[in-house]
Amino acid sequence: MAASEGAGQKPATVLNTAEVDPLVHLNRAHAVVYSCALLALLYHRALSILDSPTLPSSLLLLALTFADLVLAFMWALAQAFRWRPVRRREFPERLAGAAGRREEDWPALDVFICTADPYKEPPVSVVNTALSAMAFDYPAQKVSVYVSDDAGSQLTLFAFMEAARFAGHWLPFCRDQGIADRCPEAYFGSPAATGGHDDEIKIMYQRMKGRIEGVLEKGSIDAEYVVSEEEVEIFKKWETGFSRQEHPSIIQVLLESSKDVDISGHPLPNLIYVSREKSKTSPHHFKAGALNVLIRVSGVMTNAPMVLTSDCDMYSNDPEAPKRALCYLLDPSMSSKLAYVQFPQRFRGINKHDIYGGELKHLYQIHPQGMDGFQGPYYLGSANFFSRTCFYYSSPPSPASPDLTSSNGCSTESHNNSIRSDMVLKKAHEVASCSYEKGTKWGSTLGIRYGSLSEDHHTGYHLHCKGWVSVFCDPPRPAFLGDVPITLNDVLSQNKRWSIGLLQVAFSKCSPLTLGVREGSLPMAMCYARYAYWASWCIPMSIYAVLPQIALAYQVPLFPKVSNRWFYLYAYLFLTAYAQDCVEFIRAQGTIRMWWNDQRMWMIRGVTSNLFGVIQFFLEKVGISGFGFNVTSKVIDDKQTQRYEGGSFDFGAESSFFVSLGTIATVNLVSLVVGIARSWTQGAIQDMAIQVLISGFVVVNCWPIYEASVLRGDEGRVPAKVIRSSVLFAGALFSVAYFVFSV
Ligand SMILES: O=c1ccn([C@@H]2O[C@H](COP(=O)(O)OP(=O)(O)O[C@H]3O[C@H](CO)[C@@H](O)[C@H](O)[C@H]3O)[C@@H](O)[C@H]2O)c(=O)[nH]1
Ligand SMILES: [Mn+2]
Repeated sequence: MAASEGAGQKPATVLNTAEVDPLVHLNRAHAVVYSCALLALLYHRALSILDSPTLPSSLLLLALTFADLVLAFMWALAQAFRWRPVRRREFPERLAGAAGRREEDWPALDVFICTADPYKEPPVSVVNTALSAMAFDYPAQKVSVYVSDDAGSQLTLFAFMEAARFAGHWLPFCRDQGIADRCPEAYFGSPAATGGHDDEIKIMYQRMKGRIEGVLEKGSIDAEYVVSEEEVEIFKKWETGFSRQEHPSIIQVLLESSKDVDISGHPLPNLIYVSREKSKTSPHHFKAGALNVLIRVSGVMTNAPMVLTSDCDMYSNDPEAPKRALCYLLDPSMSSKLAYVQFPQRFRGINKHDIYGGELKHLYQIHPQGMDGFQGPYYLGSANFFSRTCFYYSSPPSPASPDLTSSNGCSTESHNNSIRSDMVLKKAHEVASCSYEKGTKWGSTLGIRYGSLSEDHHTGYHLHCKGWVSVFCDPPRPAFLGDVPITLNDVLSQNKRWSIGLLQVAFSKCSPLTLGVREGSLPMAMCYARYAYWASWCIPMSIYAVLPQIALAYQVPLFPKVSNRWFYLYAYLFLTAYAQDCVEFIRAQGTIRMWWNDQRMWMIRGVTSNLFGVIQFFLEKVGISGFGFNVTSKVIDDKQTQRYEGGSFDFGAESSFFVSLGTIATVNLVSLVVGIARSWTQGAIQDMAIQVLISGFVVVNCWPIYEASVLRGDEGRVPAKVIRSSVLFAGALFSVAYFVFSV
């Protein structure tokens, strides 16, 4: 079923192809059968509720039915991802050959790298990300790297001054040696780095790293490190009344392509440090605000048609990535509507069986492929090449002639002034000021959209609604690699932020279920809705994590007996859903163990980050609590890393997430033991079979919690306080249940 996008062109000039997954027919057939099974389930539930002997048992059945409805809703939405998944291939080697695609004609590239906190995001690692992008296999004079520093930290600026010097050595080194790992830290840590010429540059890198880390540790910059008069002047900006929340904008050109050359005389890319103005009285919209400032500042300075957005930890692992993106951006059959080319987010340092499901295969790989069969994948916030046009037009322009001289400041007049010239810098400072956006459409119909902590999802959704398309580009060698959180608490905190951000999309005035269906296509609306309502997993998860178990302990049957025909319906629904998920996971280069861990994290998220996200979201709605963007820590703690690499769960924090998990682990274990003992003595094991299986399944999944509560002595064990609270909550649940069932 190969459907070539470039149909009609000569094969050797086709830049990309797309192929629909050969298994779609199976998926569709399964969807039909499964829907019938779901209807049968609801019918059986209705019967059971009507037949139910007592009030508590009919209430329990109602709750389970509610959980099943949510599961069915999520299942139905997910069918959109399975309807027409597409796999693409691109041919960057053909770029140079074809007429009209000479290297000189390739578009310029602006790279945006955001950082927000030097103590959670070590400047050395931000520098590594920037260097990997500066070293793209792309004409250097066409590349500009912009670093947005939301911490407004002179330590980060210092790190980049160092990086600018090191780049003069690193870029020619990569070019001459044909190195693929262009992130220095990754290269020097890999077996590819071997003696000879490497030693010299390695020493240089380590000295730079030492200086950056030393300065960070000290919290200030030694005079001996500030080499020029110019640099002294720059750092003076930090002297008076400068704080993270309140400071003027600072824009510093560290390298200018037309003037600065590397040690072998080649031009270097532009490198620009940007710390936008901050004031306590203006909302800054977190990363979305930072990106919009970069869009405008770069619009004034270099205005490249192609824009790469990258998180500070996502370094380039394939210097060809921009060329791969070009294979789509230059394709005339899609280019006028193409808003972006999304690469998957991939991660380094994931442990052997990926205990925390850090790869998030569904989010980062399986589902984007599913959406690619329609209008294209959502925006993942990083590893994404945009066509600049999409930031300035709410819908794709026809014809694509940019008219960007509007009052919104997205001036695109190309100027021949140096980016260090006073005129350019003055304009750049202006568009980076807090007041600039007042009365403009930035954040609503222009640039990255505001109003959600998941600005990426929100923005992608708006672009698709307005008719833009996107493409998922997933080459065999990961194009970008980032850091994953390595403690369970960090994983869940990040996830809670996403849950809240996605709820903000779901409950905005343009929710996927209303606007999405009206303005976009039904399948796209379903895909977006599936994520917008992501946090609603908390409903079935929380219900199934305690109710059948407590009912088991008190011997209240809620499901058909093993000998009943309806038993097979339940077995079918559970087993095929799991089997299909497992097959999808393995086809996406997963293993069974990784899949097992992934499904466990799905359940864990349901009763922790999703649940608490929902609670916090509604508390905010009624004005009780607020929320911000809690930046994920990328700092390496040796002990935590050791635990993570050893594959053991890290519960070493007094986190309310863990109280929730501990409570569920206790309830399930107690119910399983008490339930089996009671059913056995009363000869009712047949009636309680499904409930025994559910509790048993949860208990097996909870093994790391029992282990970390009782058997482990390291710092990753469950804190005593968390255990006490969990036991107390579990006790309370059983007491309430005792009251309910005995009255
Ligand atoms: O006020 C802020 C907060 C964050 N960031 C940057 O945003 C990026 C992502 O932050 P991180 O803490 O790493 O969040 P993650 O949850 O790992 O990021 C995912 O989720 C975010 C939305 O919640 C997206 O923006 C990201 O692209 C996506 O990778 C980092 O480079 C930060 O420096 C800012 O620039 N300003
Ligand atoms: Mn991150």
